[in-house]
Amino acid sequence: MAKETSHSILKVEELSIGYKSKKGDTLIASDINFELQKGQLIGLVGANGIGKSTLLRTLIKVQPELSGRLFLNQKDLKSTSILELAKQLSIVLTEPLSSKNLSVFELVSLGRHPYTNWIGRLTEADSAIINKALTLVNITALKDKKCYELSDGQLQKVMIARALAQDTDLIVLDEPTSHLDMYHKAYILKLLQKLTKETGKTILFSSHEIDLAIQLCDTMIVMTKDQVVCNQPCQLISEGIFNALFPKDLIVFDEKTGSFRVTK
Ligand SMILES: Nc1ncnc2c1ncn2[C@@H]1O[C@H](COP(=O)(O)OP(=O)(O)OP(=O)(O)O)[C@@H](O)[C@H]1O
Repeated sequence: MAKETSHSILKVEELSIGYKSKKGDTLIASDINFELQKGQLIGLVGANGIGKSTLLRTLIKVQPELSGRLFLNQKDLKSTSILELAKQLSIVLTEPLSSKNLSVFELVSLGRHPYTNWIGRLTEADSAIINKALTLVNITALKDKKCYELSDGQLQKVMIARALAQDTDLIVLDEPTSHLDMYHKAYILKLLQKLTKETGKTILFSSHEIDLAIQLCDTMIVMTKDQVVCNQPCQLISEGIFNALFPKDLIVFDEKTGSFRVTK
């Protein structure tokens, strides 16, 4: 009999996110339920301070949930060890890079860390995976450059290549388009879309580029002050979800063009 396969990579049930302190819990968002499918590009959007980074940090087990359940590849995240997690999930955060002295190849090779021995010796197979990651992101020509010699756009591609070298089913990026110009914002998100198609990996990213995310994502998670909704962009538009993102005194969402415009 054929083995049953699931297309779910990350499942979130009745999740509440926030911060615990001695004075009590600070709730940021609750009643969060969604299931992300393999091979998809998923954009997480919402206003400043709504809780996107808090949600991402909870999903990647950097901060504990207040309540609820999280499943990565059908396994409860609570019982997934750090090493197991590193083989299933890679992360690209916005913090400035502390190791800019490394060459591009060396930085991308850090992605192999969960698989190498304790001195980090690369096998031929590791090197092949690193070179493939460089090719997929189109930065092979940069491989011997030092990271401090790179522009923000180039550095972002290097960080994406490092995540690809980690060879995980799920890649999570927190605001991969911040600091980039309009062209490079579109370039990076289009690159992420291409990578989902070419590698079958699932890529979840947070962004303020809502218009671009609507055009490029298979699925979007939208955080408003009342709810967290997950659906295809066209469904979210027809449900009027984007209208609830911001106060209407300055910008409104135009359903026909699928983008925001400034009110006259
Ligand atoms: N360590 C912390 N302790 C308590 N509250 C925090 C902590 N970090 C963030 N917050 C609060 O959590 C809320 C959500 O912040 P978060 O950074 O997740 O939002 P965001 O949607 O990612 O914002 P932005 O788009 O501006 O980056 C904010 O009100 C913030 O002040």
